[in-house]
Amino acid sequence: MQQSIVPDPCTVRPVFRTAGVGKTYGSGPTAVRALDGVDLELPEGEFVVLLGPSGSGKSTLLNILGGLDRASAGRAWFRDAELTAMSERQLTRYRRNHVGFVFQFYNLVPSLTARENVDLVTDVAPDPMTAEEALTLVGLEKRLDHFPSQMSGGEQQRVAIARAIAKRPGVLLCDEPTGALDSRTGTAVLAALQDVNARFGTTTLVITHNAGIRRMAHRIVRFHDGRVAETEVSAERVRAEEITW
Ligand SMILES: Nc1ncnc2c1ncn2[C@@H]1O[C@H](COP(=O)(O)OP(=O)(O)OP(=O)(O)O)[C@@H](O)[C@H]1O
Repeated sequence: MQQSIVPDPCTVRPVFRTAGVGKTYGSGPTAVRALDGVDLELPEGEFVVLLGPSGSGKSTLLNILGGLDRASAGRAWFRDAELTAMSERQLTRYRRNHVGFVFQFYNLVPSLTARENVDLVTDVAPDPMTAEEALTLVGLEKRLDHFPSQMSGGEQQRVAIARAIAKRPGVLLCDEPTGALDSRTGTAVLAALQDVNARFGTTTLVITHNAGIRRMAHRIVRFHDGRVAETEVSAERVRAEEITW
């Protein structure tokens, strides 16, 4: 068991806060209400796992918090900045300076090496790590000049994590990061995420259908029908290596 290092939530300012966030796609009889009044407060530095049935709104909320999509109702903040009041230009700057994204499919450029894939992002960031540093953090220091096709799925996902953390984001938003991986390669990916969270205090949100991953979390947020059905704060966490699926 890993001792929980999460500070008292009462004394830590939230990194994300939402008040009555709603999202409706489309209009009229075909409208889909993806989120319906989400109130949430997530303290800085936590590893948060978002669980819930398919279609319950997890990705929609993650995309709103990451500035990729806009709420249709309610308000959302990143630290003291109101995301729901930002212009497109401000949202772009917010994403570029503060948010690292990791998706199920790694979205690497096949014709670029691991190092070059990471450099794509660091070129536009204000205070980036070097690609070597970021790739070393995820255990890929021997793979700097390999192309995606020369790496396993888990290694490619770790390149994607290196790319996401190289700009030293305040938050890391991960949508099904192990969704395409088997247990062994998925574990290395989870270990990399856990390590970054512990080492840099990067608030990390992970959407998953693997309920076992909740054992790594400081906080578990369960969605149901576009709402937060339950939030649970975990007293004890396990290391990624102890999780199998
Ligand atoms: N661009 C879109 N246009 C129309 N409906 C959408 C769009 N994106 C999401 N939805 C709908 O919004 C609802 C919530 O979707 P969302 O992807 O947030 O759920 P989820 O909990 O992440 O699901 P999953 O676990 O399957 O990824 C679903 O009914 C989905 O079909």
